[in-house]
Amino acid sequence: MSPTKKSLFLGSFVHCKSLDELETRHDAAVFVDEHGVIVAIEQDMDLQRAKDTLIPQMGWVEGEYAVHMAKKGEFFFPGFIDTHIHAPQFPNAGIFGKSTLLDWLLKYTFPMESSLANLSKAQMVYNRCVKRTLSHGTTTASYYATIHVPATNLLADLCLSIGQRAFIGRCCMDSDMSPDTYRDESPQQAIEATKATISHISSIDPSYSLVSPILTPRFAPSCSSELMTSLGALHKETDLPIQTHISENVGELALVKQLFPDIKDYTSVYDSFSLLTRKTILAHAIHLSDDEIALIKERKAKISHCPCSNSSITSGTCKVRQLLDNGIDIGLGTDMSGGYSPSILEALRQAVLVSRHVAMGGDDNTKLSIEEVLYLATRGGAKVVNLEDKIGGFDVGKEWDAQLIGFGADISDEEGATDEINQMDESPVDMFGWETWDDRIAKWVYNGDDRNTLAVWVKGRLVHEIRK
Ligand SMILES: O=c1[nH]c(=O)c2nc[nH]c2[nH]1
Ligand SMILES: [Zn+2]
Repeated sequence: MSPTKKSLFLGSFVHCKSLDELETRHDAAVFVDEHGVIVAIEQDMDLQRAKDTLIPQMGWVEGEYAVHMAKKGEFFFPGFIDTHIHAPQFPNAGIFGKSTLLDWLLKYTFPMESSLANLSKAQMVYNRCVKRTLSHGTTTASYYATIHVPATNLLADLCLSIGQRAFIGRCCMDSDMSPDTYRDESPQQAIEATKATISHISSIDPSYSLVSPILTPRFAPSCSSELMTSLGALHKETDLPIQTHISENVGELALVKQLFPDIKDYTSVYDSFSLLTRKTILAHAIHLSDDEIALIKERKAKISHCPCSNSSITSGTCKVRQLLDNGIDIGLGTDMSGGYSPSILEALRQAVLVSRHVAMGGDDNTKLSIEEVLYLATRGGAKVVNLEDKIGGFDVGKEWDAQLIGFGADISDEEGATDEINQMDESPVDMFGWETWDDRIAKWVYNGDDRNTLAVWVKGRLVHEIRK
């Protein structure tokens, strides 16, 4: 992997301007400095013009900067932001049978997570998880890890060395809903372990420029009131972000009612422990009442929509349009391995399809468009992780977290025609050459995969490239 140096990116660039508008620029140039920050964006540029104009003006010296050119039909797109993913569940991706949340946790999830106490297994699983998600264009991930401090710290080390922007959560779970062999011994021990991971991450990335801790109460049924009170206090003290699950499954709702009979609803449980803040990411949020939606909005908490998981373990259909109409910030999460795929592109198309199922209930307005789901995966996700000033789009001052998307040669191109068979090997999307740019993007969203993610950068550093 190359170190960060100044870079000039040339060609076509696509990003989300707003929730329902994509912006496509051709013959553009993006200049990225040695800190990975976009310092200029220019139109009508090729390499020669850049060398004649901006490069000397900026004092860039030949040999000290790299040039990356998108070929005809290829485009740069902002990196995807996975706002909710479980790294230790990676080996279980695709394994869930007919289970639903509570039996899935006991049968598949806790045994796998518990086994990551073994550091060499954790090293193997986390290394592959980080590399695999990067290869699908995930430049930022909000990770749940396990209860184990050494393995959780290792995940942080790997993200930093491989180069993925990440939030790392040591998983807090001290209630007897979890097996004796896989739970925190006490609220005090859970807090000490959480602080140990915070201190490790502070030692490897003091300004949290790439990797940050995130407070992670697994979900209300896994945590005692004492633990949630202490985590709320720790959030107040440190201002660290928080991630948890909410309102995913009807059995879980009944359990929360039983465990917290005096609290009005699930959202109020987190609120009563000071865990519902503008820095809280709530995964799922499927079965919320109007009062809960109003409280989430009032607290400015964020939602991670996990459509692939919601369908896989039969949790329900999240009403994304209703949440958007209420002005709540929403991003996408794979929730692997509740969701079967590590790919945000897969989450994106599942979000589109689930919204069609919601629409079949009678309201056509609930359908999500391609533009909207791409927004959720980029700028929306950036708001969910409170990094909207740094990532999510191509704007001067933002950091260069990006992916280069390509489809091989268009089949109708003179040269491409002879390469037809090669193209079928390289890309699952057949481009004929007559598609509009909107159509190219739609074909990528519905039929593309990691074979189309030719290269990936985080903070200006090349972190993944398909071998040429
Ligand atoms: O989708 C989920 N994945 C999990 O690991 C989990 N734990 C509690 N609730 C959960 N939901
Ligand atoms: Zn989850």
